[in-house]
Amino acid sequence: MDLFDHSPFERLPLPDADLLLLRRIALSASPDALAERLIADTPWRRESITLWGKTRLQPRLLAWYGDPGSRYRYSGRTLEPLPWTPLLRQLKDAVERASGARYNSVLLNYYRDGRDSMGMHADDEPELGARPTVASLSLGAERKLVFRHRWRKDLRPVRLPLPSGSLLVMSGDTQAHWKHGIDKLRRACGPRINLTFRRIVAPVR
Ligand SMILES: O=C(O)CCC(=O)C(=O)O
Ligand SMILES: [Fe+2]
Repeated sequence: MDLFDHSPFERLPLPDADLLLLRRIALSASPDALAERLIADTPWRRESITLWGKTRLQPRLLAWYGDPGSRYRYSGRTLEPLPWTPLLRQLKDAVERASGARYNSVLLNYYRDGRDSMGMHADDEPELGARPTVASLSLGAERKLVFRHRWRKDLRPVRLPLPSGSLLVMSGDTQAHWKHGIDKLRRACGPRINLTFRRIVAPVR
C-alpha cells in the first residue's frame, strides 16, 4: 500500500519510469523572487567535464550543498558540499513535505540564458543507491526537460516543460531506463535555477 498521498501530483505516462509532477509547490515567496535570491547569493562555480578524453567547461553554473560528508562524484569530479543555508533548508523542507521523501544534499544548476544547457545523463551514480528518488525544483524561466529511453528506439523523446515553481519527482526505475537533459534554445530566454534534491546513501571514497 502506498501511504503517501500523491493526489496533487500528476503522474506522467512514460513507460519504465516513475515520474510525478506538481505544477506549483507551496513556497514562502514567489518562485521568480526565489530564483533571483539564489542567483545573487550562491557562490556559483563553473565546473569542467571530461568526456571521451576531452575536458571542457560545463555550459552552466553549479553549486553543491548538503549534510557534512555527503560527497558526490559528478561528471568525473568529486564535489564537497557547502553547509545548508537557511533558504535552502527551507526549500528542502518544502520539497520533503510535498514529495514524502528525505534528502541530504542538493545540486543547484544555474542556466543563465538559452545557451546554457545540460547534456543527456541519468542520475545513477552509485552513491545514490538503487532506484533513487530525485526531486527537481524549477525556479525562473521555463525550460523543457527532454527524456530519451536508453534503448527503446520506438519511443519518441518526451519534452516536459518545467514551469517556475514546479516540482518533478523522479523515482523507481526512471534513471535505469531513461536519460534526461536540457537542450540549448535558439530564442532568447531568461535565467533559470534548478535544484535537484538527492539522498546520498553510500559515501564516496
Ligand atoms: O535542470 C534540470 O531540470 C535538470 C537538472 C538535472 O537533471 C540534474 O541536476 O541532474
Ligand atoms: Fe539529472
